[in-house]
Amino acid sequence: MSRVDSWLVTAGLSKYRTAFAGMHEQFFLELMMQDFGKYGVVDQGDKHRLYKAIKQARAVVGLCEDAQDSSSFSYSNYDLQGGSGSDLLDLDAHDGDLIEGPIQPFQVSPVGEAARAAAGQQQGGQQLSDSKIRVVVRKRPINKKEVERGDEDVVEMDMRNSCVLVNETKLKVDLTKYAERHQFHFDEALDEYVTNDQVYRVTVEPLVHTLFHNGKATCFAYGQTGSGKTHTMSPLPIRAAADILQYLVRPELRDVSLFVSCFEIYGNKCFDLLNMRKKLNILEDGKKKVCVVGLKEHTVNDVEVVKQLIEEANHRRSVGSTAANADSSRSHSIMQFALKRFIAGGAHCRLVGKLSFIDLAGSERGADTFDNNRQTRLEGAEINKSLLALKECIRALDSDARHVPFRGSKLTAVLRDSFVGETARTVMIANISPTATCVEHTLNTLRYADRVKELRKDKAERAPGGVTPGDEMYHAAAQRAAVNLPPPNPYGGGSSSDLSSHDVLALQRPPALQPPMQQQAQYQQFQQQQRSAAAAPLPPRSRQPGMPGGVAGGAEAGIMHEWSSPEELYDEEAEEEELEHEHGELMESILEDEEEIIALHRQQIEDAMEIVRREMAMLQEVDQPGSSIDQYVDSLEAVLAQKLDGIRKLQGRLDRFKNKLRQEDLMSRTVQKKQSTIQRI
Ligand SMILES: Nc1ncnc2c1ncn2[C@@H]1O[C@H](COP(=O)(O)OP(=O)(O)OP(=O)(O)O)[C@@H](O)[C@H]1O
Repeated sequence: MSRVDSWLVTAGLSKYRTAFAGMHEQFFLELMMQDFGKYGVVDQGDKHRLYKAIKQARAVVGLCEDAQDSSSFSYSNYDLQGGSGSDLLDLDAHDGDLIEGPIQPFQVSPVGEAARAAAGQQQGGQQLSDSKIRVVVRKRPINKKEVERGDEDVVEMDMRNSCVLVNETKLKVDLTKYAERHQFHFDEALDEYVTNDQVYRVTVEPLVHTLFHNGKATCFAYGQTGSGKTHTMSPLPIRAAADILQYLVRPELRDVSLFVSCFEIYGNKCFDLLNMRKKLNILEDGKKKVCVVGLKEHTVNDVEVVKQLIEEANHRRSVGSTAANADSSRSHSIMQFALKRFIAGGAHCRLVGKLSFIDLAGSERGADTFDNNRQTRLEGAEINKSLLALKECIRALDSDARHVPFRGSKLTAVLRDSFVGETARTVMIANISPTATCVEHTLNTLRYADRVKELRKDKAERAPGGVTPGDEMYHAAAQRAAVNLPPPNPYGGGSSSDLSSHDVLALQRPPALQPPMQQQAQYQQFQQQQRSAAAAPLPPRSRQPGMPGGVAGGAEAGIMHEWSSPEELYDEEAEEEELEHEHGELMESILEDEEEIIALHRQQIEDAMEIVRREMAMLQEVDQPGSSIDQYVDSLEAVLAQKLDGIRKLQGRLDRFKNKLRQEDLMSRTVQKKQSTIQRI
């Protein structure tokens, strides 16, 4: 007797054995409710029995999609959601540690240790860090195309001191060039010669252990498009799966299995990358927990399977991008490993640990909020929102904050349980490109990473402004004090600025300026730098000295003209800033309205279906001999009123939404115009 046969018999469905004869087990397990009719299962009771049989069989063979009791799962739920109505992220059900020993803490710079050893320096021993987050920067090698077009490598990685140095070329006010050197410190600075294997060892390897301690671990890659996020992220799950599967051969873990799922967040929509890009719903359950509903999980016993799943997910991501006329860098891809323990004799399983790998959208995409295309603007706003929310959630995690702002975006909402609890751990890999052309984005990535780890700096080491000696922000604060510049913009959440000693020199010797003008120019430059820092992860607009069209971009850019009427520029900039702020708020409300309007429309359709059912019943009733025509008229009137009310409500909502879209269009064109005016001055 085949397994399919035995499942049918156990479910009391023997009469269908002939219909399912010869069916492959996997095929049987993937049958959907709508397929049942094809095999002659039309009776409601039999359908229900078959559904439960499949559900239980899936749990037994390891395709279990949830930790809930399948018998309590309602039929209508299944129909509506087209699959499992599972709450994937069930860490409430704690199970106790799966393996002995404490959670392995992050090691402090093992690569740095190796580099120090290679250089013959004294090693400090493997110190252990109790931090919940770790920030690693990886530089990709310069490529042939970049070399051919004469682009320079401007990034130095000092692995021994976990330090990144960026040499930015700038123009002084007298148009001579100077190099501004930015310095950042992280947990790990990996140069272009570091292999993917080494990356694994300093990032994900310590997280694997966490998984067996009811842990929730997250590794994400942040950086501009083409900086190496996918190159870095793709091999990590394969290595992690190999390590996890090695643990799982232990006899005490024989009832634990590894499940893999992968989905993409594109705009505010979610797609299953391992199930034909099926659209997924993100819903809150009764416990206010956010769930990705219908996500398909794959059981994994072999590393080769993980490789195939990664290929499949990458393929689906690119296919989806083409269809949407965009590219992969506009979406976040999330691969999740869930460790589940089977209980009740294998009938159900419970989530005990989770590891998420996140390949984020290109960080520069968040700056598309003034693109010519509205869809691009909305996507840009969503990306920007999610990157900001992610940074805040990680900061909250490391400061053990009571409030984690995970509701800030779809991305953080679905990762909620990765940001709370004692066993949550996060590794951020900041990917950077080496070239001079990319320096602006590189600095933005490093500043974002710097903010993520900012809270972890030893408080004793902090300067009064909250910065650490030796870091770029510290120098900036010191220099700000030296030139008596205004305090940092509180909107930026920190004292970040990147005035360097070179800036100070330039600011102290403005050739053609009188003292009041000088101050004005300093303030403008400061303001501009503050704005770009505050807007991180947005890259600053291309109005920096030395950039094409920049305010100090050369004689053609009219540097003297601009500085000869600073008040005018001042007003223009203040007005533009105000408009940008308003535009940001409007975008936010459009994104919220979009979701509301779609939900309202959905509700409207459900109501309409209910009304149609009532109307059919009314017609049946009125066709009966002796029916009351008065009652029919009253009911019809009530139904029509309800229909009209629903339509009016939806129409009103739609009109308000359309108004906002028009307003946004206008505003974005005004900002674009203002930006180009300021650039021309
Ligand atoms: N460390 C590295 N060593 C060698 N090649 C690399 C490295 N990092 C990236 N590359 C190469 O650089 C190119 C861009 O990398 P990748 O596609 O990973 O960028 P990305 O940040 O994921 O871009 P996107 O956001 O557009 O998806 C690829 O051809 C990749 O193979």
